[in-house]
Amino acid sequence: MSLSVTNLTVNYGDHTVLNELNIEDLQKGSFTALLGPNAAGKSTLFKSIAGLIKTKSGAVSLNGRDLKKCSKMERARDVIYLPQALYSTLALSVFESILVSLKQNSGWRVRPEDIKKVAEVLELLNIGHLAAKNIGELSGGQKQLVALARILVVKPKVILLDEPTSALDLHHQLSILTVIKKLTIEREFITVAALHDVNLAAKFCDQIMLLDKGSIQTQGDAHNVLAMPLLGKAYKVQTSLERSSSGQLYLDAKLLNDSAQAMA
Ligand SMILES: Nc1ncnc2c1ncn2[C@@H]1O[C@H](COP(=O)(O)OP(=O)(O)OP(=O)(O)O)[C@@H](O)[C@H]1O
Repeated sequence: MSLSVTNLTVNYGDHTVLNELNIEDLQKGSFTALLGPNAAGKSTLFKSIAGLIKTKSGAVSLNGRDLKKCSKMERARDVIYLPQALYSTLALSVFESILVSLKQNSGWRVRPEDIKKVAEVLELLNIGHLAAKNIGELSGGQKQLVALARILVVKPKVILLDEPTSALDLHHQLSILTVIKKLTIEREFITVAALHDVNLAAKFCDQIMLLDKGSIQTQGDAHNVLAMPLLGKAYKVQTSLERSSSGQLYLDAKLLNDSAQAMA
């Protein structure tokens, strides 16, 4: 199974955000980081792949099949997008919220195996103690874990994670990315995560894609992409790549000048 994107163009009014963008085959069991500066279009790309916004032209294909030809329900089941803004379904408990996610595309009759699946995912993410809490009572990081549980419980083919660690402390960033990587391999997901932490991307992802100026500027293994001058160019910083004594890649960055730069 593989996911590819061909000549994708997306506009908001007369603002072209993605312009003839291409992604080479992402294979099942692979974990890819999507890097790119603020407002580069990472969320727009995810929403386009998930079929949540209108695209001007181009195709998103899963196993060579254009996803436009799938039913809405089939696409929603196979391609799951975890948005950056965390939802808060105030009236539901964590357990109920995960159960609703499991059942929403497969009929509403709750069977004993459904309860077991919810319990398994709670355990997997170490959030069993939150099961009876209302979503509205959770911290930002806890909500992020529950949002992830809602995805993992349905076992999709493609998982698109929009900054999945943005609300998490260091321990949870590492543990969640470890779980995502492990499940990606075991369940043969095609996983793509937009990450702002370049070093986390290098540590966990099989490959990195850099989105800038409306298209994927480069796609390849972490070492090759992080070593490219165009990474620093995209972020308007000066970079230097190092390797720690344990073999881990580490990208150091500093501003081109000493003054802080406003967001373009
Ligand atoms: N619904 C919308 N209507 C109009 N413009 C939009 C809309 N959504 C996004 N944009 C614009 O499209 C561009 C890309 O936004 P997008 O959210 O995809 O970027 P991003 O790379 O995910 O950003 P960030 O890293 O800051 O989250 C931005 O200039 C943004 O203002």
